Amino acid sequence: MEQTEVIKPETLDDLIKTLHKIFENDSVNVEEVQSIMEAYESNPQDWMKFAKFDQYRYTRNLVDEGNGKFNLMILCWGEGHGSSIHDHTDAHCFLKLLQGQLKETLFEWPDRKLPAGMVQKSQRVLLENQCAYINDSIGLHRVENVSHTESAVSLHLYSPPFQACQTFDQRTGHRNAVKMTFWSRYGERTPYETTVSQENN
Ligand SMILES: N[C@@H](CS(=O)O)C(=O)O
Ligand SMILES: [Fe+2]
Repeated sequence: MEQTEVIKPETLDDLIKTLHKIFENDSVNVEEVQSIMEAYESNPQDWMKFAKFDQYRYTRNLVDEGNGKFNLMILCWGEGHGSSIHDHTDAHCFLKLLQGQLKETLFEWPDRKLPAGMVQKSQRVLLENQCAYINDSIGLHRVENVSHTESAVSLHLYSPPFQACQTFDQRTGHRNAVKMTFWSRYGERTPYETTVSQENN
């Protein structure tokens, strides 16, 4: 599939406009999306209004609904915040660091009785402006802000959008379906949503 040359988006709004264009096609060119997200150089002035933190867990803040083709959101991770091990409901999942660092631990899918618990495949630390990619055929992951002194902010694109995923118990591989909600939408707090769901962390 041809890839249009990567014109560096100067602002988050430019990036969103470019993503809308790229997603007009039905098939997703993973390399193209990853390189355009990586090409955007994070500027807190672009995204501060979406970056809302909670004392106890990471927050998910909706930025754009991608004409129904994708959800773009900003996740805010206080020191020590992390997700459970989870899947991505057969969607493409792009994760770009806007500030700080995140540790990603990749796991195999649990497919048999696991006396020793789920199998860890790899670990990596994602750095500012880096864009990672995962989908269910690559595996499951846990994402954590392991810093004791720095918060982290990440930009996530999911295509197609999804509102639920499965979390997995690392010791047993036992899975639970969880609803995923937003702490805020377009910069406005959504109090009713976050009191209901179990969230993914
Ligand atoms: N996929 C997770 C975030 S992560 O960094 O794995 C979520 O959407 O909440
Ligand atoms: Fe994830």
